Amino acid sequence: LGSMASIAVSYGEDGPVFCGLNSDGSHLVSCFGADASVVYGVPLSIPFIGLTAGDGFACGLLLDTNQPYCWGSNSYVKIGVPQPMVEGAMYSELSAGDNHLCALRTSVKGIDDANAETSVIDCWGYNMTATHIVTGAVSAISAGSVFNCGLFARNRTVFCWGDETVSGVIGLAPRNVRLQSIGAGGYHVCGVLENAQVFCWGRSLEMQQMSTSSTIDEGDVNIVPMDAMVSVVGGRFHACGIRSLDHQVACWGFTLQKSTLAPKGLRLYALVAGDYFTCGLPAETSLKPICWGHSGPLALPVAVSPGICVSDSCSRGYYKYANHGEVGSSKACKHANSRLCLPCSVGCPGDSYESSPCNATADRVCQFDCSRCASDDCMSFCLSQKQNKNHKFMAFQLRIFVAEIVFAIILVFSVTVIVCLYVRHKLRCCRQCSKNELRLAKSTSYSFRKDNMKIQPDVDDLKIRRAQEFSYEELEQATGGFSEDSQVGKGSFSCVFKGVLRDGTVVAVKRAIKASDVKKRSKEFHTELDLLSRLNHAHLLNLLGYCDDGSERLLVYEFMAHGSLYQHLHGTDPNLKKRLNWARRVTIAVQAARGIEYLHGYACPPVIHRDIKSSNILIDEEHNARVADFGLSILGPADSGAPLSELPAGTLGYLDPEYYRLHYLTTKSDVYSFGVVLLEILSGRKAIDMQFEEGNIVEWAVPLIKAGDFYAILDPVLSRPSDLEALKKIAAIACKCVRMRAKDRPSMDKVTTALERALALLMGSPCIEQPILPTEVVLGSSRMHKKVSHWSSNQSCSENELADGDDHRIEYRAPSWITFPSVTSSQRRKSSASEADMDGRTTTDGRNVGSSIGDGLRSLEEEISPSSPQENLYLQHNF
Ligand SMILES: Nc1ncnc2c1ncn2[C@@H]1O[C@H](COP(=O)(O)OP(=O)(O)OP(=O)(O)O)[C@@H](O)[C@H]1O
Repeated sequence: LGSMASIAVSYGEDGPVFCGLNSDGSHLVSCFGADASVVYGVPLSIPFIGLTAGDGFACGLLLDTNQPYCWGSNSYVKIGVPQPMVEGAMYSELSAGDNHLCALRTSVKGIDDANAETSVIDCWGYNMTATHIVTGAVSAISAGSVFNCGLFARNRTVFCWGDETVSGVIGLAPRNVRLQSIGAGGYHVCGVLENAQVFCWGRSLEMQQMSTSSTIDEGDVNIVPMDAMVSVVGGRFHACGIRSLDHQVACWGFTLQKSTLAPKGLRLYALVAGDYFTCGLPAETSLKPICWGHSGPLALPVAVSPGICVSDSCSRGYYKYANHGEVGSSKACKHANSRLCLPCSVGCPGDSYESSPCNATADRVCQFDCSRCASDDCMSFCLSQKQNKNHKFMAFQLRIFVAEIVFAIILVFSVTVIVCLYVRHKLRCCRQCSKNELRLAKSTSYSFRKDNMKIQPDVDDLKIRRAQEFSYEELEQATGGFSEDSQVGKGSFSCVFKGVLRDGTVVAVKRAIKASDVKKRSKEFHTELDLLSRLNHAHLLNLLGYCDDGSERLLVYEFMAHGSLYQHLHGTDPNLKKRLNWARRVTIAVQAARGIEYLHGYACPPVIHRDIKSSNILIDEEHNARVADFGLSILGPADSGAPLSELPAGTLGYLDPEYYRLHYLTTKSDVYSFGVVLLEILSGRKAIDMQFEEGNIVEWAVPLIKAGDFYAILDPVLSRPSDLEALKKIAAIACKCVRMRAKDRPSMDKVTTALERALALLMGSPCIEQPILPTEVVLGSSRMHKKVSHWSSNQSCSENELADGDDHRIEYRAPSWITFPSVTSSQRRKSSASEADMDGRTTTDGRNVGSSIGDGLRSLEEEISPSSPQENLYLQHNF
């Protein structure tokens, strides 16, 4: 029944069969249902343009010849090409009734085809076989059970023909009603008016055979829904249409009991009706038809085309179907120039609005307006939207939360890294100072060197540091009015007094001699004040405070109970010199070396002391050495660049000859002075002692050492240790330190390392004098090793004890300089390639166990020589 479409339903005694053109663009037919003659009679390999079906048969319009072709079983319709067929006739429309088939010709052979206003319709079957010539262009035909109707293309009016007696439809056809489309049913016809309303006519109610059946539900097919429709189809006694608004199906008329109902809420592309059976094609990507009504398959497994392919472009109100969803199929039509047009939906449901209009390729889209929901669909949609939003919000919140955590982790990590790098950077030698520090260093250095008039310290700056400001009265009172009794020493420009502050702290107060050069005094005062308040190391003399009171400039230090190294070595008390045995002397050397090493390597920018001498190496209550007197000190080049050009200053006998002659000042000048101190320690001689023929200690000692007469330089006051290896090493270090060319001298870190090894070697000798252990380098503290304190305070080891110290060896603890606990030491150790590590002479407790005397000097040379080519290069470049 009805008009040609991409889907068709046959009916009859054997039940309904659904046939449809495959959606893959092949135009081949698939049929499903109970009637075997239709299902199995389908020409599987013949492509069709469109389909129609009647009682027990189905027909299609051949794609290649545009002729009808039928299959199934009907005694009135010839299976195959209906006969008689006009040779060469071609058709554009097909429609099948119960027992007949009609087709609308496209080319009219043998008839006056010059007249374009003439249409020819050929019909075959029961009482229908005839050719109908119709005046006027016919755009569509639709077959009822025993009748047919056509629609004129121009005026859109309908005309019908067939068995009026049986159908009673023909006479009822409206004459002047303009229709967009028609759909004939059993005994009625429905048409879509121009305003999209549906109009039906016929006499279904009066069907005698049906009125006797108890299985019929009442319903008048002529009472149509008010909804606007895009298309309509007719069954035996019912009709169905696709609503313009939402493309959902609406059915009306008689329905057999036990029929399944038309689906609700389902958008459809196409509809087709048999007698009591209707099928629709859901507008879903699967394109699988569903059917309802009486008997027959309800869900079909084949994807079918949603419409017929046409060669004309889609007219207004239609959009071109694009087969997006079908897997493996890119187009719905076989011919490249044909297309499939689907009717646009019109308007949107009350609680929605048109979010995009129908265009050439897509139907219009309606969106629910959640502010005026009326339907359940709208409500559930809005609810799900809300939940979605909530979910999205939650997901968004979660993302933010995760991002925050990640950010926090990154922040903490970055801060940690920055802090670590900063600390490392600060601990490193000044070669890696930041540019700002370099600038600061340069400016500070400049002000010390050039600006002799700069006498006013930045008090705020000092407050930030650790120096405390004292009043003159307070210090005067502490030192008993700077009495002679309290004076503990005298330098070129200052006297040093012992004092006791109000809180009981014993201090040394350095007071400038008034008669001395005011500018020089002032400069040294500020240099010392500035430097000492910056520096902090266990082996540097701590500045406690200052007094800058008009003409009085005083510096307050920790009091060093045992005076200076000079006093011990060259003082009037010979016992003092004796008590300073080898272990104590070397320990003092190591500690002083550490202090100087700190100034060179770890102060930032580096500090060149310029006045290293035995009188500036003080000894505290616990016999720890402290480097003092920074009055001449200068801030060195932070970037290890060219040496400073400085007028020589310092003390005769300790002065670096290169610095003295060329005015080139580097940290190696301090190394030279320290070398002199080492020679003083070994020999007990002053740096310059005119009572000897060779008054200069360097000129006297170095040739002797080089000549192998090392014993000749050893202090005769002390007896020689049984193992001289350590002292030999120290002599070799001293020789290196006092080399003429600064660049040939070792850096202080190498000197310190070599001295530490020498000390360890010395401690490993039969004499087990417990050394004055160095304090740990903990800034601002001078912690003593407990055990060491015990030993150092209770034992007064004499030279004689050196010979029988084996027993004590087990008591020997790895001296703290071996496991020097500061970062700086470990860094230093890294930079000085450990000879001991290389030759395996280090015990597990860190002591060097010594080597043969014969290679002592050579190994010392190696020990303090640059450990790597890069280091060598660095030394050469910088010094
Ligand atoms: N903090 C101190 N505790 C104990 N004695 C000290 C202290 N500071 C200095 N002395 C003693 O005072 C002496 C003089 O020290 P000062 O630094 O003024 O001069 P110097 O370094 O010996 O000579 P110059 O000033 O010519 O370089 C030192 O040699 C030392 O014996």
